[in-house]
Amino acid sequence: MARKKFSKKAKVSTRLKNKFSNAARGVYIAFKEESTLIVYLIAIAIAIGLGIWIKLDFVSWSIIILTIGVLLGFEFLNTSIENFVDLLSFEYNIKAKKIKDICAAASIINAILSIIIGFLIYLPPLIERISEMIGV
Ligand SMILES: Nc1ncnc2c1ncn2[C@@H]1O[C@H](COP(=O)(O)OP(=O)(O)OP(=O)(O)O)[C@@H](O)[C@H]1O
Repeated sequence: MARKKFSKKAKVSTRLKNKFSNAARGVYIAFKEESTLIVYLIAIAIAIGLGIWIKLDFVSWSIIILTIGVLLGFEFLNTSIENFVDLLSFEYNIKAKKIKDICAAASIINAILSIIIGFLIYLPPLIERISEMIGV
């Protein structure tokens, strides 16, 4: 019984390890294929640095982390859908065009909304911090 339990435990840990290694491979492929993700990564690094500098509060960090998650998650899904479409039809296909154009629209809307959230969260404390620095 104890042996069975141990092997079951081992299986769970192997499955978990596989899940992470599959996901890591997915991250690598997505970054290799989708140049937008590199731009997002740079923007995220700047946003985190700026957030630390202006000392964002707990709620603001939570919103920013959620926004980053949605932004990256969606871009990964978008890359995966594009690959799936290419798998189904690499030739010119009006349905493939529609699917990819809708994905592009969703991606742009997601990016624009993230920028708006960024402005709403960063602007007031940023103005305050700069005012403090220049003594206004
Ligand atoms: N098989 C296809 N048939 C018809 N139109 C296509 C097809 N594949 C792509 N397109 C058109 O070309 C556009 C760009 O396609 P592509 O696959 O380069 O998209 P993309 O990968 O979204 O670009 P990016 O890598 O910058 O995100 C699509 O939005 C679509 O309008």
